[in-house]
Amino acid sequence: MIKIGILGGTFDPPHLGHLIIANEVLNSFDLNEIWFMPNQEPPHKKKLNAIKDEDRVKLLKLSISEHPNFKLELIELKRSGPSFTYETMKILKERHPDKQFYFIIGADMIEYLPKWRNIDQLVEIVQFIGVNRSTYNQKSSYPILYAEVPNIEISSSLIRSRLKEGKTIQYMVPESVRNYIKEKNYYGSQ
Ligand SMILES: Nc1ncnc2c1ncn2[C@@H]1O[C@H](COP(=O)(O)OP(=O)(O)OP(=O)(O)O)[C@@H](O)[C@H]1O
Ligand SMILES: O=C(O)c1ccc[n+]([C@@H]2O[C@H](COP(=O)([O-])O)[C@@H](O)[C@H]2O)c1
Repeated sequence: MIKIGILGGTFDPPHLGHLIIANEVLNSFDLNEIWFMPNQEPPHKKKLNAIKDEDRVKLLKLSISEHPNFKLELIELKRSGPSFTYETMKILKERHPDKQFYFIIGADMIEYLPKWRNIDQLVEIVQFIGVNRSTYNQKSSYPILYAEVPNIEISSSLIRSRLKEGKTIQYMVPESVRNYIKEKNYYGSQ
């Protein structure tokens, strides 16, 4: 069976935290690929629309370009409304009967898992892998696997607020992403 890790996210913008957890999980669980899956509307937080969907995709493409096993999955951007993971994973499983899916989440999402749409059915069709994230609790009563990753205190909100304040984001996102954000003046950067 081909083993695929899915990293679902808003990626507004993508940052090194995303890349590091993806790479750690890829190697620790001997997965074949990681698919980065940007959502249309995050079910649990407000969509900011600071940049367009195609801009998030462009930044993601730049972010993953250096890793041969990192791929993009755009299924959720082709569907309108909130991107409920259960709906998405049902379709992906039908499309790829030869693949086993692992859904990667940070500890902030582990805490939120009881509120996910159809969570009891979802844990039957995908294997969750939870990674630690700063102050959040990593333990869950759901059947998830755990990966220990270096604590990365970087978030998309931190990147956005630093750009707004005119602070540098060097070494927090790939250099190509930093240059592109600067060139396009995204998130109030100059
Ligand atoms: N630094 C990090 N450490 C561990 N997990 C992370 C980290 N950053 C993001 N994740 C996980 O990656 C997934 C996608 O995250 P998302 O794209 O929402 O980024 P974010 O940094 O959490 O964004 P925001 O700050 O806007 O809420 C989520 O499961 C999240 O928990
Ligand atoms: O299906 C749900 O109810 C659900 C609730 C919250 C988050 N998710 C998914 O979890 C992933 C991480 O969310 P986010 O918004 O932190 O990027 C992303 O793929 C979301 O669509 C899914």
